[in-house]
Amino acid sequence: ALIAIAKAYRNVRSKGCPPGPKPLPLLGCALQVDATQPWLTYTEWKDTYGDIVYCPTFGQDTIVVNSEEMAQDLFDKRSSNYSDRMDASVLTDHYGMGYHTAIMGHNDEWRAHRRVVQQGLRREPVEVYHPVQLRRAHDLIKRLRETPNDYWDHFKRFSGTTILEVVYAHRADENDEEDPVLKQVSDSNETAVLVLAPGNILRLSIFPFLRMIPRWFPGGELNSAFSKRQVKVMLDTPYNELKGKLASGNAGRCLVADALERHGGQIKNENLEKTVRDVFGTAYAAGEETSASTLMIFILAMVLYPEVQKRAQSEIDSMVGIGRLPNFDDWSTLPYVEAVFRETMRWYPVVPIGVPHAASREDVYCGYHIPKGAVIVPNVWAMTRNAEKYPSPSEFKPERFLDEQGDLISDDVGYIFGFGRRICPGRYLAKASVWVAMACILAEFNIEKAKDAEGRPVEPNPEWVHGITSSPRSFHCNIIPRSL
Ligand code: HEM
Repeated sequence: ALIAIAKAYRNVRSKGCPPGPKPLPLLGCALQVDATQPWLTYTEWKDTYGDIVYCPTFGQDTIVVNSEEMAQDLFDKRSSNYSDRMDASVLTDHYGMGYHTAIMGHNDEWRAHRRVVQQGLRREPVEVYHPVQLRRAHDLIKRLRETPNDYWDHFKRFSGTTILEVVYAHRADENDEEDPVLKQVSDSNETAVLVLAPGNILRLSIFPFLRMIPRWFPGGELNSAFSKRQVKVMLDTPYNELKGKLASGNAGRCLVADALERHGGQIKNENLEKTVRDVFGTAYAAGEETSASTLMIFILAMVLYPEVQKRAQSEIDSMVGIGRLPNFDDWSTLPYVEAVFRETMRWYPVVPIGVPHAASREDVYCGYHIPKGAVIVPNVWAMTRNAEKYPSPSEFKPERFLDEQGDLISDDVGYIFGFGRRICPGRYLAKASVWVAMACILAEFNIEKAKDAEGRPVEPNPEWVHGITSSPRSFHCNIIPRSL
């Protein structure tokens, strides 16, 4: 408690830091921030304090960056100082989260992770898996035809089965509803997603008793013993299955097998297995919900902007033709569909405050003091709301990504995948999965407002879930085959 008080007073007195709201002792600015959607408060602060805002929280120096240029200055140009993460020892020590690349500090273990994950997920090698992504997209279309109202489950299955096959060569049976590996990994990942929600590191560090609340008791969802068991299941189940297949010589091509072979001579054996297992466990955790959430945003946009949907469908009809679904060879011939994809990522970024970085050393930026250990939050939401770059930013307008000739402009909204050395290594895989799913859905279905008993259209009225990702989980809409 004394350390926390001392830290809190130090924050109050912090001199030379960027402007920001007046912090209270101990709490800092915690009470002034929207607890579930902090990006909204941070974006409001932009008008009062500017693009860089100092807002210590529970004794943790915190700096919010509201502009893309400043984020690039810090995370890209000064990456040697701004690639660290905040201390997450409460998660690594008690929740079994030590495996997770995204919460590791800027240290040798993280470097080994990046080396392994980046080589497998670079733009070109990842194209080998396009056929898997296409097959999974066809399975998604089949499921949407059968039970269109279960679209969230289908999107999660699409992204989960794609990652399991690309990473572990686990081919979930298209006809098996309850693929046991998929089920175990996906259920376990739900716990990880919950524990990693923004604010939990600080919450659990300040109130350690939260991790001891039994699962059956209200508030027990952060129980650490349960989480540890779930993490182990998530990491071991697909990995051990693949090892068995490798031993018997009947594993297909996948990222884990490639990595074990490629790095066999470079990383000491005892470390190699752990690194590969952990890195690709992170890939599932980081990729499943983010990709599925992006598809939810896409569906919501199509319900609300039918004219956009029509234009995208007529581009597909004229370039791909009727009678077959789009594939990756069509990508470059469908600029409007690509613009819809970029606008989906911009309109509601699924990770609205990215994953905060931390400063390894103190620094001076734009004349402001940046304390050592400060958490730097890239407020991606504010970047997508930049009205100079994106006029009428809350409207869904794919045209903003096209020039007068109808060609794509250079802005591909890359910042939604983060910055600098920490940029999302799964972005090429994620983009291809989401694009092919979107293009196939547009080719196959009309997405419309639901109708009430009298046939009048019903507003979608989405219910948003804000955790590690932010997306609408249920809303009224009809997904109807175009051929009907
Ligand atoms: C639409 C889908 C996705 C979005 C929006 C997304 C976004 C992000 C963001 C914002 C970060 C933090 C970057 C930073 O710290 O600056 C991140 C990190 C990461 N992502 Fe993704 N991601 C997606 C899909 C994926 C997929 C499919 C994979 C793997 C197959 C993946 C693997 C990772 C990993 C391993 C990290 C940690 C990087 C590090 O800390 O060094 N992501 N992602």
